[in-house]
Amino acid sequence: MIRFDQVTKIYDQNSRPALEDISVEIDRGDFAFLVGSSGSGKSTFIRLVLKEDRATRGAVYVAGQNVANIPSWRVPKLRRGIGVVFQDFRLLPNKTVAANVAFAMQVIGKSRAVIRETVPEVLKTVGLEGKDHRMPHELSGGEQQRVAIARAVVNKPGILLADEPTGNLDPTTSMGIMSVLDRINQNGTTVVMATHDNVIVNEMRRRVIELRDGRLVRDEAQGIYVGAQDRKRAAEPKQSAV
Ligand SMILES: Nc1ncnc2c1ncn2[C@@H]1O[C@H](COP(=O)(O)OP(=O)(O)OP(=O)(O)O)[C@@H](O)[C@H]1O
Repeated sequence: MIRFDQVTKIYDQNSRPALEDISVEIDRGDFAFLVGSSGSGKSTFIRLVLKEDRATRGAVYVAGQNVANIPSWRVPKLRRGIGVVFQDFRLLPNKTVAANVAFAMQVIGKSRAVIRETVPEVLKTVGLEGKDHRMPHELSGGEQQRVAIARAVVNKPGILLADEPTGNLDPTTSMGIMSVLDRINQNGTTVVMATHDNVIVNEMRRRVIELRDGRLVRDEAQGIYVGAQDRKRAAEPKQSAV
């Protein structure tokens, strides 16, 4: 679904690459965490998937297509297949919950009948049943993030990218958001979530892709563990399943 083939991204020739020689493959239906400290390259990874930036070397494939070969007039179509959620929600403050979600359908020309039918369904999926007519400022942070998720998935994208979606939320509210993302993933959407939050990562037990200074240092799916403790773990013989 998403494939990075030896991807390097250099913004500035005088600093280290934001991403360096990253090869990673995230299959359809996967749920993967993208972790790493500030500046490790997580947002750059997300921007390359969305073709908001271009790789300096290597290739990024989304749904089998090398994004470098997608002409600019077709980029909106690429992005329509990818829902995005951010730490700061980014809701339209003067529109109701339902109107925020409906707006994402209106801009791609969905009919009023389809919108009227779909919006309540997706609000139910994210646990906001009955809150259709609230304004964003009348909602808690967790509820606002649920609206943002509803808006990101209402057009049924194959991929959901979440960049620190729980960064502004307390631990309990964050776990609520994680169960929403989990449900969306169970429905077949590939989810990639960038996060600093180790508690969530440990709790969810999903694939972890870790970047450090732009390099891939951990990906269980590829058996990559770089770092003193992890090197030891990788070297241990695997127990055979009996
Ligand atoms: N537009 C840009 N121009 C120049 N350098 C950039 C640009 N965007 C990011 N960088 C640099 O690339 C590196 C990776 O940044 P990136 O934003 O991808 O990290 P991140 O892991 O998402 O960090 P955070 O968790 O703080 O959001 C950093 O050194 C950053 O300063």
